[in-house]
Amino acid sequence: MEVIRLDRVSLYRRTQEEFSYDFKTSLISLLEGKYRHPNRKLVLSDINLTLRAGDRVGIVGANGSGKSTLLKVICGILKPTGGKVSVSGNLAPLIELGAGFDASMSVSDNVIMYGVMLGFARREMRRRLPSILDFAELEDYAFAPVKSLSSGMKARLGFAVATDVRPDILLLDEVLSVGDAQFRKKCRRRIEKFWAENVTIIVVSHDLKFIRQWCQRAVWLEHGKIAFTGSVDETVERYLAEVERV
Ligand SMILES: Nc1ncnc2c1ncn2[C@@H]1O[C@H](COP(=O)(O)OP(=O)(O)OP(=O)(O)O)[C@@H](O)[C@H]1O
Repeated sequence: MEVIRLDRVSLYRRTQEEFSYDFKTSLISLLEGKYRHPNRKLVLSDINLTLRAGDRVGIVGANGSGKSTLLKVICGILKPTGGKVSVSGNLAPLIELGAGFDASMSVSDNVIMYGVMLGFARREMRRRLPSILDFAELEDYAFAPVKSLSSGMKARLGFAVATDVRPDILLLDEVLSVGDAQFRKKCRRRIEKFWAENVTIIVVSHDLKFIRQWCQRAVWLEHGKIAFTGSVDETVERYLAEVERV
């Protein structure tokens, strides 16, 4: 069964130049006859990708090649400029863990809000709250504001919420490096359990050993385009050969 499909997906993002353009500078440069549309960068270009239930796909590529952006497009954080993304099943995005929390709200309220954002009912989240706080080892912080947590603690909380139930699809963006050594071990165990349960998984990582060990297929991204996709070994070898070449 097909669970993820990307058809000719592309995405333009604003550059710093465009961010800094305001109405006044645009008007002045227009009057001076110097107006030029600020640059936009094509960060994903013509991506076609299909995953079937239980597939485990690794995404590799240099810094800035579009790996995280691709995951954000799949989970709906970013809307593609062109093409179509279809996803079926409940999806747990482990991306920029904790970035969506509201710093002034309590840990418990954030857990509930985060879960609701992931598509769970409020009542269901209240029921799951104790097991989430237990996994994150943050029971003592239930009523403290999120701003009183360290960044590692926030990441732990984000991981605990997103993985509290078995998702159909898991998106992992370098998240196995969250928290301290003991917590990383716990995260790995939870993820390995999903692996054994045939969850569909996409992993973005620079840890090629990890990708080789856990994925069957891989996608090598270069400047927002698929440079190669195939078996994990062939893709990683081609990517490494290119890295050696330049
Ligand atoms: N918030 C943003 N606004 C505008 N452009 C962005 C933003 N975030 C990333 N980009 C641009 O999108 C491109 C792809 O970035 P992305 O983070 O997807 O790369 P990546 O392959 O995950 O890199 P890394 O290995 O460093 O994590 C880069 O050119 C980057 O400058």
